Amino acid sequence: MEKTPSYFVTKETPHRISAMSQETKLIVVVRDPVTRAISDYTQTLSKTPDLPSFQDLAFRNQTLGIVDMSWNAIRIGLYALHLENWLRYFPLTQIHFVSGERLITDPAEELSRVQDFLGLKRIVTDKHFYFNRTKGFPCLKKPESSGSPHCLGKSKGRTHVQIDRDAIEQLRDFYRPYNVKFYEMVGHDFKWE
Ligand SMILES: Nc1ncnc2c1ncn2[C@@H]1O[C@H](COP(=O)(O)OS(=O)(=O)O)[C@@H](OP(=O)(O)O)[C@H]1O
Repeated sequence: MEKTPSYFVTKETPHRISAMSQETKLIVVVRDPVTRAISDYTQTLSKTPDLPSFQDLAFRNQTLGIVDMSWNAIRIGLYALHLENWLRYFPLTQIHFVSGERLITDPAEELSRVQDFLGLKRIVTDKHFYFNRTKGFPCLKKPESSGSPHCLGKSKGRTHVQIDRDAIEQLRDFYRPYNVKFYEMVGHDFKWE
């Protein structure tokens, strides 16, 4: 499997994929864009420790609440804008949005929806998952490959960098209209507040 958020936000990707096959079914995992941005920053910081602070990157002017939309960690979360580009090439019925939050709290239910979307039998169910307290995330009871329980690696589910409440509120205000537009476009309220 090959997956990256870059596909969703790269302008040329929908055209390229539709040129391969217009029947392609597309799956996009979306989560609260504010948490997503912090997660993105946390991941980059782990590879580049002398990175400027999150606030320095996220705002062009924090006092005035001006967000830097060109910073990738911010730009990726503008889901409505990216979806508009995809809808020029694919009907909404061919795109399935997985809730990143529910993928953690109820992975079996989210995967039922994915299996239904793909027209597959519901083979993956809650029998396949358990909640690993040490990891703090659901893990597979018995993956096909090994037969022993398996959690995702250390780079998935990291403790996020602490960001002050004001910055978070400013980002929530910034994303709200884009989130509302996204909910309207997909006909589902992801309740990111
Ligand atoms: N079961 C399980 N275990 C661990 N992590 C889980 C799980 N399910 C979902 N997640 C969330 O997945 C986030 C990383 O997603 P991705 O690997 O798709 O991100 S990316 O491709 O690197 O952008 C990762 O983000 P962070 O928590 O910010 O690290 C997790 O929140």
